[in-house]
Amino acid sequence: MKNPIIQLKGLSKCYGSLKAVDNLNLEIHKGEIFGLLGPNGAGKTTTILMMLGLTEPTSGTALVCGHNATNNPIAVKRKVGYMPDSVGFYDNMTALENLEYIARLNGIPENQIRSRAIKMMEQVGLGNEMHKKTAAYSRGMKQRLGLADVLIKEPEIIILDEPTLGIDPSGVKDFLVLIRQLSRQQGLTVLLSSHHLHHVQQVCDRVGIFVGGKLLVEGNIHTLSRNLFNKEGFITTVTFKEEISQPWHLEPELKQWEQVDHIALSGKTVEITCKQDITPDIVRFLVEKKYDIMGVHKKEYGLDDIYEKYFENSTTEKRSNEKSGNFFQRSFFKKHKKQ
Ligand SMILES: Nc1ncnc2c1ncn2[C@@H]1O[C@H](COP(=O)(O)OP(=O)(O)OP(=O)(O)O)[C@@H](O)[C@H]1O
Repeated sequence: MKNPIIQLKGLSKCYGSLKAVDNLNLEIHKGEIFGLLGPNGAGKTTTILMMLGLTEPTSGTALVCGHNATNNPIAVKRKVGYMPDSVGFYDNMTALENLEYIARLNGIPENQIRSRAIKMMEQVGLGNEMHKKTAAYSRGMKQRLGLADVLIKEPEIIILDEPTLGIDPSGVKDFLVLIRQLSRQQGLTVLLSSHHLHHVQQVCDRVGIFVGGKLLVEGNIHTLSRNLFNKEGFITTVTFKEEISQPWHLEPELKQWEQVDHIALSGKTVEITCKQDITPDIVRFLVEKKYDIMGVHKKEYGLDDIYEKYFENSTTEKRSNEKSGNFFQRSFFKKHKKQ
């Protein structure tokens, strides 16, 4: 088993009587893209700050690249790049000049600064825009430049806080592809904190869901969904060309199948809930019975469903602010709509 590049052991942080982070145990391996998820106040930022050695844990340890972040924050800082949700630049300087300035602050030798900065600008897709003043940069371009700022010191880990906030959909897609490329090509470990579940789902190998300072669950989306929704069964929906007349004469026969739990009819569609995924058997059966099939859909559970499921049992207060307003409005709306 490989050694984890980040190892959090019994990590807790209290502010007075508030447990912002509560006995967190987590291991992240080299080259992984890990998503930190959770509502406002769940403890994500506090965890990140402890990993960076910027705030001291009340108890427990954060080992990052083999260094104790509390005792040796400087060593950690050399290996970890942190991109906050909003990155500031000197507007009157070009993007390249801004990056060279950051390179200098990071102690990169003077004779390497220019070549490294240019290489980095090309890597983040700003090769043709590097001589533009950052005042003329869009939000998406600024995020890319922020990434270049973080990468210029050649870190082993990058931590990105809400990296896709305020970028348009095509910009988000390009940015996430870039993150994935960097991680896969260079073995870069990425920790990404976000409220945008679809973005996280697109790019992360594993996610951790935080609520009220506790890590409720961690794993890859496929495993989480299988563990959570196994008992709900596998749902196959078939749409026919013609409306099904009720009672449906095939229903008694299908109900005899050992794997079939439930059948629901509506207009031209039939929804069959099974213990296992037997979609091919269902389709074969219906074709043999001379039904014209227009569509077959197998229900897949995504991160939205997983997240919402955890919230069903959570007493965490749902607050809405500018940063996560969209997510909570969506989550809250969906839940109330169901009732
Ligand atoms: N310096 C501080 N003093 C007192 N309480 C704090 C301090 N920093 C954070 N907290 C509290 O600790 C809890 C966790 O906050 P934290 O910022 O880690 O959450 P978060 O998950 O990052 O939230 P967000 O998504 O809004 O960034 C919150 O209740 C917050 O109010």
